[in-house]
Amino acid sequence: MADYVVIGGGSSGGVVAARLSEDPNTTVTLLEAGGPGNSKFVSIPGMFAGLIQDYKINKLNWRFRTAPQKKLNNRSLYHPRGKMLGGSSGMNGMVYIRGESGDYDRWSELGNEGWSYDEVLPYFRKAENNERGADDYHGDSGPLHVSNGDESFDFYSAFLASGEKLDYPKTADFNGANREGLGIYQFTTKNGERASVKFCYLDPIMDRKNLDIQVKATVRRIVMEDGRAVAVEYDQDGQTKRVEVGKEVIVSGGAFGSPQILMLSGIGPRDELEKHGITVQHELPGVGENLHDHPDVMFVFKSKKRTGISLGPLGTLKNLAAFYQYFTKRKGWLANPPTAAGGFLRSEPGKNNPDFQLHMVPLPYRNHAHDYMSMIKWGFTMIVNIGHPRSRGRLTLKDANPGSEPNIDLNLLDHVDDLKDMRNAFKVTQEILHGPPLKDKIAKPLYPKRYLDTDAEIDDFLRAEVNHAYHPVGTCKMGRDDMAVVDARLKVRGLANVRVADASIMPEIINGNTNATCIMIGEKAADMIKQDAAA
Ligand SMILES: Cc1cc2nc3c(=O)[nH]c(=O)nc-3n(C[C@H](O)[C@H](O)[C@H](O)COP(=O)(O)OP(=O)(O)OC[C@H]3O[C@@H](n4cnc5c(N)ncnc54)[C@H](O)[C@@H]3O)c2cc1C
Repeated sequence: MADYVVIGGGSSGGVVAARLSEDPNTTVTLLEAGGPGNSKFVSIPGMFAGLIQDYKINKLNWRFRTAPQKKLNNRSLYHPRGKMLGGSSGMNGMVYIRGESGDYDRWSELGNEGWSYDEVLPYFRKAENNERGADDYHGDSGPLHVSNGDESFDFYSAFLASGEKLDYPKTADFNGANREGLGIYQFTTKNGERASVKFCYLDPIMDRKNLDIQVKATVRRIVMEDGRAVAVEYDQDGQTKRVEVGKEVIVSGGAFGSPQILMLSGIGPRDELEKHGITVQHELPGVGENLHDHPDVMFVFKSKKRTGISLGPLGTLKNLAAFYQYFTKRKGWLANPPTAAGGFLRSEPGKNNPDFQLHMVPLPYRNHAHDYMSMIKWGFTMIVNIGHPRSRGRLTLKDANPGSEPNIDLNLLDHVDDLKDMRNAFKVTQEILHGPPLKDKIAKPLYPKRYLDTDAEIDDFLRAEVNHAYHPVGTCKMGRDDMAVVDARLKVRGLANVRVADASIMPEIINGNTNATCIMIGEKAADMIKQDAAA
């Protein structure tokens, strides 16, 4: 028996478990399907490309695949997610971004009391330990380490200079008062190591007597009786086990895991549950709906000089030296996430806010680092994604087996305005990349193979190359309408003691990378649970 059972030890669930167990009189069980996540692939920031590889031996990764995307030439997309303590914070690109203030104000306008920017900012600050120190926007005494990006690759400075020539401002802090412009990101790292939720929140408290962390524990279902969660069943070491619930269950399986777990527990759309022979415990039509992600596209260039990172023969020799440098001094490119330059710009002058994001990678990299022929060259990649896509997909069950992968349909670029915004964002970015001084570093474009002049050419390229930005959200959305799954206190609507806390509760995706927001959601969820227990 545990007072609280948290399902999923990722960016949100790890935070919820850590905060709830601060009270020694409260017992918490955390069930995580993956292992402890102690691998060097996780802790070394530069190993990101290795971590997301789609090989069976990669046990740190769920290695999902989407349904064929009908607006993307019916391509099925690879979707890596972290399967370990720390969840996707143990696998992500570590860019520290919160989104724009209007994103949270919009959540509040949708009827979600307590989620405006002013109300969530204290949780971002509470979580944060920023090496730049505290100010109105930042914290310096939370568990989550945030460090400055390494700007040393020459592609970065050339890109920022090309942007300046076109009057794009430089931005010193993308999480401060004004995020518009180009600059160098901050990252969730500390002293050359990844600062995942496991590293920051769970490692320091592993010896708490009131916190029971079970790894390789895949939840089968929440056992419901009369609208109350009474236990959670999970598979571990070849056996089905059960933990009784004293007070509440918090589902934090991520945007794919959480709706799947709810449906397997009989909570979801009636038709979908009955189709798979699952007894309906509580009908909720919105479970699995509203799935969305940022669509992104990559420009890939071969450079004139051998700078940056390469997996070719000379690059491999340099990389061996980089490993030596890393293990002896925690320095060099492996000590830093290789996506330091980027920013937020407007796809058209008429946009109210910057509406697309850029990430530069000093490696000719594409297709989730599976295009090895690009990576043996020298060069760089520019990733472009729009911030507020309108396309919506859905997650459904393949069958009633908890071990089965769900059907994931992101439905990218389904909405005609998403294609338009991507096209315009592509054009703005193309201008920067083909302008001086960056263009003087380029030997030739690899993807696309030349400057694209017409809308038709750009649209063809987008349909052939657009992918997702690893930011799925929205499948258990917070709100008040009929399709909402949780209320503003993250309680599953109509149930006494089940909450959801993770990326799935976002009613609309934020404009930016999603990890910091998931951590904020974990912080706020834990606070609300404590308040409700004390009331
Ligand atoms: C490759 C990649 C790159 C990214 N880059 C960035 C970036 O640079 N910056 C950024 O801000 N964001 C980035 N993100 C996104 C960000 O990391 C995620 O949005 C965030 O981690 C999601 O948090 P979550 O708590 O919703 O889910 P997760 O952190 O994914 O946690 C869900 C947890 O639940 C567990 N789980 C699922 N099902 C079960 C079950 N049945 N039983 C038990 N446990 C279960 C999973 O194993 C996992 O540990 C990236 C993500 C990926 C995958």
